[in-house]
Amino acid sequence: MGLLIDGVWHDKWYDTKKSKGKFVRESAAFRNWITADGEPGPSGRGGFKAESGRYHLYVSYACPWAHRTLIFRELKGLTEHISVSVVHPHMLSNGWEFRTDDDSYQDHLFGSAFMHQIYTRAKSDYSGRVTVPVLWDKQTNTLVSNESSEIIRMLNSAFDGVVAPSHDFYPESLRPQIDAINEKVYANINNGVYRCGFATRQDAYEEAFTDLFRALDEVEEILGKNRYLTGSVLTEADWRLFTTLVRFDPVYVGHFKCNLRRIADYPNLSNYLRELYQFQGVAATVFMWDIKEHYYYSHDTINPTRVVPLGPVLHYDQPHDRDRFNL
Ligand SMILES: N[C@@H](CCC(=O)N[C@@H](CS)C(=O)NCC(=O)O)C(=O)O
Repeated sequence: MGLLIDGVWHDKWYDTKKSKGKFVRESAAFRNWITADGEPGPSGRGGFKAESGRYHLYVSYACPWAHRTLIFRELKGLTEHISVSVVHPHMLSNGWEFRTDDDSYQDHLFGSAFMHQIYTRAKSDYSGRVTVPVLWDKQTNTLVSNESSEIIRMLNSAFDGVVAPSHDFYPESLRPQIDAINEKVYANINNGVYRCGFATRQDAYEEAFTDLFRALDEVEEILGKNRYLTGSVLTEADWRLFTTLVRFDPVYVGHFKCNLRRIADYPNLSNYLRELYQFQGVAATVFMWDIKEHYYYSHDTINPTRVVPLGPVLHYDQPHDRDRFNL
């Protein structure tokens, strides 16, 4: 674990001293947008037109933020149009790395050893964390975006002229509701589990823990009334929640001390999780070995022995009851 300072790698864990033991996530630095015509998007510069074969995603199968982008690539029919490289789940002193001796974890574009080399390739004096996902432009050889919430918006609509337009996960009419629930879910659940796990003081952990379970209780209630977070239509808000839920019982309960309840203990959340897991194409984006191996092996301030637990048994492919909303 570390970061780049003026283009040079430094092996350093998160500094929580200045924030009183609280984990504060850094904002992503590369914020350009792929658009249908190459005009600039809501931030950054233009020149990134949606084209088949032009873009590449760097992901970790372990990472919930990267997982969002893999789900959108799959659901929007973009697997033939956007290529992917996957980093190895062990994120150690060099940060995310590739394995030249293992076909599954190669940098297919440059054969790099480390993910930080992709960042310095785009900006030789880059300072900041080296995170996944990364959306790379093979034509201009640069990093388009390293912000998953924006990458999924691009994948949702920018390629409608490249592939046949399909289900819109960010429909105009639901945007206010989607934005509102995203904000809550991000702060208290998606990032909330990290705020629990990376807290270095009891009070910081307890605050994050309280926020997390309050938000999960709220979502449980919503899902008792609606099939999906914003009503009867499946949206990006659901996929953003899904990638945290699928990691919750196998990792966050134990490793991040999010142990008031498991998702399996919530009737609505657990059935909803199963429905999303069983959605066409989604189970194939869930790599449980990478997920468990990454967290338990990489965070040596939390689990210095690197022993990875064998359980729990998961029931994501069991029948769910969510069709009750359509009867
Ligand atoms: N805002 C980013 C966050 C991505 C992120 O933090 N990814 C984690 C992996 S789950 C990472 O690469 N962490 C490495 C680090 O912080 O050094 C996004 O949503 O795309």
